[in-house]
Amino acid sequence: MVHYVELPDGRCYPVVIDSLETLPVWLERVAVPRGRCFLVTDEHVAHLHLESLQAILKTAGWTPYVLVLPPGEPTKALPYLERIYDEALRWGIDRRTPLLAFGGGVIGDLAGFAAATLLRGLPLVQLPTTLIAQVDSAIGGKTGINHALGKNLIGAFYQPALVLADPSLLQTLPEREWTSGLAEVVKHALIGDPALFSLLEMRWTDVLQRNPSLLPDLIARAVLVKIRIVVQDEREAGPRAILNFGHTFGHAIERVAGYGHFTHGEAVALGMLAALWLSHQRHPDLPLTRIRALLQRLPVPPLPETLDFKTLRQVMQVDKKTLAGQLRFVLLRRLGEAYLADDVPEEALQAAWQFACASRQTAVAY
Ligand SMILES: O=C(O)C(=O)C[C@@H](O)[C@H](O)[C@H](O)COP(=O)(O)O
Repeated sequence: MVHYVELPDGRCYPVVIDSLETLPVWLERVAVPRGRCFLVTDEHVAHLHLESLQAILKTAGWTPYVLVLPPGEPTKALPYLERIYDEALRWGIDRRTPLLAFGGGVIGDLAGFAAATLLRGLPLVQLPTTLIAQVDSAIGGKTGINHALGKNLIGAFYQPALVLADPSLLQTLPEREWTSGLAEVVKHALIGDPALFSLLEMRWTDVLQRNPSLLPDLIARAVLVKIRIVVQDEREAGPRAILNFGHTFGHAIERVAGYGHFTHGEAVALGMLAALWLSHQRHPDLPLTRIRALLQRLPVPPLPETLDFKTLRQVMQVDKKTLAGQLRFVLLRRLGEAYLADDVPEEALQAAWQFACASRQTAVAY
């Protein structure tokens, strides 16, 4: 299965949902000249899948240089970016050497930023290995690293030449990484695809069990929502920000709970509950009970005591979407349609948070 990201200025690249075996063919199709390639991955992915990827590349006549970095969010930082620069330059890359990012969101964002800046731009190939990366972070060109003051504060918009997502790689994902990715799939359904929402409702057990016959379609539907939004607004001047549904609370929850307590998707799942309540205040026809029921099926660990509304509210103020001190929220008008709102009343925020907390307390383990 393949979908294309077609940007208004004519740039275009494929998002392929297929086996890694097809990589050499796709590299040829996107006109990346065969020869040497620089491959960045992390220890977890290397342990599970590096041998097979190297065999695929070598059999097809490629010479990969492999850099294996530690797994986890702390790797998305300046010292590891420097490490990529050092090894790539010492090895002798040139402007045609493709950089292959083989991993989840951390590797994709970090290696993507390295590709954007090394020699002012190398061909970037995203080979996402987590659900969150396959449906979201590998597509659309957001690359970057974290700063002590916040996540993704240093980066660039840099589109890949190719995204190849192999659904079979998802079978080895740890459980929490899987459900974290599912939160972004639910997000894409809510902001852009009511049919995907119904599919999730009907086949939730299969979804949780990663039924291999369901995965390509699930990924493809979520990918299409992402592509539709990115092509309208590559650099997030406006509508692209709806991909941040659930993130105004979500980013703050991640930070206040302490990075690592919740996965990104778990924090976004909580944030979506709060955003759902705010949306329902304005649009009473929104099927609140139905949406809440699906969000409650996403497993989220118990909320820590430190996660009080006052602290959360302070941290929300430094959200990247805040303009002139005014918080911005993504709200749902109806199932499958979202918009940006700058005028959410202050009093509503605490009630929204209480709704999210109460919804978690009454959530039944699925
Ligand atoms: O691609 C986008 O645009 C997104 O906002 C996708 C988000 O789901 C994702 O969490 C993204 O990493 C957020 O990045 P940010 O730098 O805008 O916080």
